[in-house]
Amino acid sequence: MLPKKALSVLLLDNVIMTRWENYLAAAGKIIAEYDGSLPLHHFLKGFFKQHPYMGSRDRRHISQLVYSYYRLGYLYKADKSVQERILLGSYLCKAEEAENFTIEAPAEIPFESIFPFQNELSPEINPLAFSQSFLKQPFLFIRTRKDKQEAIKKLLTRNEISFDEWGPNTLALPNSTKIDAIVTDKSWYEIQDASSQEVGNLFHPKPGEAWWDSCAASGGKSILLLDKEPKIKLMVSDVRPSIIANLHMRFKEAGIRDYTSMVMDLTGNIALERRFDHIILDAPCSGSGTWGRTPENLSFFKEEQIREFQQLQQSIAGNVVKLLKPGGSLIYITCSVFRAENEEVVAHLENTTNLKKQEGGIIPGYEKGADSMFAVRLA
Ligand SMILES: C[S@@+](CC[C@H](N)C(=O)[O-])C[C@H]1O[C@@H](n2cnc3c(N)ncnc32)[C@H](O)[C@@H]1O
Repeated sequence: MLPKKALSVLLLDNVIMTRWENYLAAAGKIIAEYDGSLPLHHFLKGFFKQHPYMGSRDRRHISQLVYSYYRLGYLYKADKSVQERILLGSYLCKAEEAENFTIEAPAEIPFESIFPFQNELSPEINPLAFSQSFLKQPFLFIRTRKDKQEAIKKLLTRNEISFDEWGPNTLALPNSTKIDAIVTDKSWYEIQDASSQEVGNLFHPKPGEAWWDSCAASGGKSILLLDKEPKIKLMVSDVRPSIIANLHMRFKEAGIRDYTSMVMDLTGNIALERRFDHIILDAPCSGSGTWGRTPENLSFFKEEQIREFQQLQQSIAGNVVKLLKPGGSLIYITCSVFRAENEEVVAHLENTTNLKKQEGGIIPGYEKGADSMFAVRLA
């Protein structure tokens, strides 16, 4: 194995390069090899495993260069080289790496072209502000529980972690914060994006009501719901058995025991006698409102996938509403910014069932460093 120090003068292809030229070359190599089939952070992990002589500082700078490149989305995709775009991305993202290169930025930048699917956006989204938001990594958010916000703030201060208080239960932290090492009691908080927390404004639970979180994943929305009203009868389900196993663990850590769970595919006929007062459908979606966290999606997502998600959402929504009690409500949620997955699915439900939109819409996070979501309550 090469000593770590060697990297500062070593070489990708036997050409003597400075440390920063080396980083740039390594970033270019990663971009050339990456095909989008894995999340970028997994791919980077694998790449660095194959290049063990790169130390933690090297890995951090190279990763930042790669992420800055993907944050540019389609900006100058046809006009500039990969290397030019890595550097321009670093400059526009105000990344510390940019200080080590001479970078010439164009005087007028067409920021709208960062996000290539402008015509598909929900009407409530501001296209320019949304595009520009990709240049900044969103915050890490926690939702504090059990009146522990003050105690958590003290721990963060003691550990010299900067934070912003967004509400009585919401703290925004730098994205790299290792919160589990600072707050060791897992029942004090949940990691949950600020917009996802806002979805809870559409939950109006009353004691004794039957609620179904139909696409529960590891149960983020369910925990939010139970924190509002623990005395409901909750059922959770998801198509993936592994994610329901995660949910059991997360509920245990959160101190939640009283619920039922099922594994089911909601695209088929749902053989269930029970009926529910309220159903949460946090539908599988493009996730486009969260791509500020995974900007590689800007480059690899295909526009035709939007219609595929819409069909899946309409199929699932049409099936779950059959299990609503008369007078019940459906809370339809996505973390997408696409009209086809949002307003058009709500319109489809209004046209095919007796349900009508009562409240909700886009929850914009893009100007604040949070995800963007869509949540509507129909009854
Ligand atoms: C957006 S995630 C839900 C997030 C979750 N509610 C939360 O707050 O963390 C969508 C979930 O839908 C599930 N899903 C996808 N296709 C499904 C299907 N055909 N039937 C049931 N669940 C499905 C996925 O496994 C995924 O966990």
